[in-house]
Amino acid sequence: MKVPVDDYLQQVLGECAGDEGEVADYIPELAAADPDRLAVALCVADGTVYAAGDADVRFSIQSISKPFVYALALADRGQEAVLDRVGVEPSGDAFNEISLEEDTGRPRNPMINVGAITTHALVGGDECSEQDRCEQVRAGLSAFAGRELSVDEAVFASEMETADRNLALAHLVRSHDIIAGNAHETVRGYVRQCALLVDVRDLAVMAMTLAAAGRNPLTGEQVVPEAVCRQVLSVMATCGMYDAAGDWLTNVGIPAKSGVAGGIIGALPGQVGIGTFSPRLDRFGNSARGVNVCERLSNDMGLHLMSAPPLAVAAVRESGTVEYEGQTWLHAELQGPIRFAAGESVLRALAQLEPGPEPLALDLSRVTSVDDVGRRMLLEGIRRLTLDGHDVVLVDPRDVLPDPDAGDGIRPQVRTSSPYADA
Ligand SMILES: NC(=O)CC[C@H](N)C(=O)O
Repeated sequence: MKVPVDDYLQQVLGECAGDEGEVADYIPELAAADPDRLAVALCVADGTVYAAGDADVRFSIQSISKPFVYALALADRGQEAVLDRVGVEPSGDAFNEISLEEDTGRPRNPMINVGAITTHALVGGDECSEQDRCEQVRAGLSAFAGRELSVDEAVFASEMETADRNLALAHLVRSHDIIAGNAHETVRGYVRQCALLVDVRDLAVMAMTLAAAGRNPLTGEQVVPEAVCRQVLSVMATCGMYDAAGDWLTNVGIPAKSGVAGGIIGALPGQVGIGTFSPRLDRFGNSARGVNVCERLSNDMGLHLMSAPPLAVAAVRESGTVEYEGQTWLHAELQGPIRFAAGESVLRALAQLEPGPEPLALDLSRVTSVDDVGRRMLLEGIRRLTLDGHDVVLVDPRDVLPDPDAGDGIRPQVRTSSPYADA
């Protein structure tokens, strides 16, 4: 059997092939792009990539570099130091607006040019040379893509010829002491960052790396820490599509970023990375057909971030008493992933058990994962049951609750199979 995803993507492209929008022309080299190019790629958690259309065509990453460079700056400097220089509020302005906070002169967010020029300058520290910083940015974005990226020198040179507005923005943030280095060098570095060449497969892998808490699904490399990805995805969700961010979040519901060469990425946490390419832009500067493709994918595949996942009502599969080896056992058999909601229903079920001398088997054989909160809740339940007089036996064949130290010197006995399984 052939996996039907490629055919599906081909069909989506066929149905989204309108001709609305205009190719960006303020960078002369971009005006020469073939307006009819159209491509899409998806990357899933194990690194499998599906693609359709002009998937081999490379184009400059442009503003899609912004979330990744923001991630590098956060990883380098820490959240607080970066927040001191760049805010996280949607600006409601165009991408090249002078959107600075009135009192501090801080750019409103890292997804508009003035904020992105600032985050570029934060990579590698204040003393870093222009070349070193550019190389760190190139290498960092390559780690996200799982492939060595290179600069399109023609696009770089072309944009430098018309970079007056970005130069003005850099001088402005420098006048507020937000960036320390030379404004021209900083803009050159930022424009080089925007001229890195990618295709839709690269974009899908880069997006999936953000969606997978910073681990590149192709190379296995932890590119940035998990907390950095949460910050970056949050800012993409609120500011990634510029002035169309509200429309985008309600219609598509996936953290995203667009670029003027026609690329878009979408990163749905834990599920999928999307890359699209079509050079004609809508009035907000987002790829017109790219937006349509993403809307289709989100609707067809139920990818909207705000669609509620199934409720975790059945975390306790079974609970009650069982006779074994001449004695009565209490048992509770849990299932699925244990996060806050599942943990709460488990604690409520355990609270129904009568205090008493019967041993209690807490069976985690069917539990698929336990996050930090789930772990704290289970251990607190074990502590309270023990203080109530129960002898708790943890059945944990796959070690989903390693080192079960419940505090107060309480440690349940752990077994790798159910004590009453053959009862
Ligand atoms: N929206 C964009 O992609 C803008 C990036 C472009 N390099 C600029 O600074 O103008």
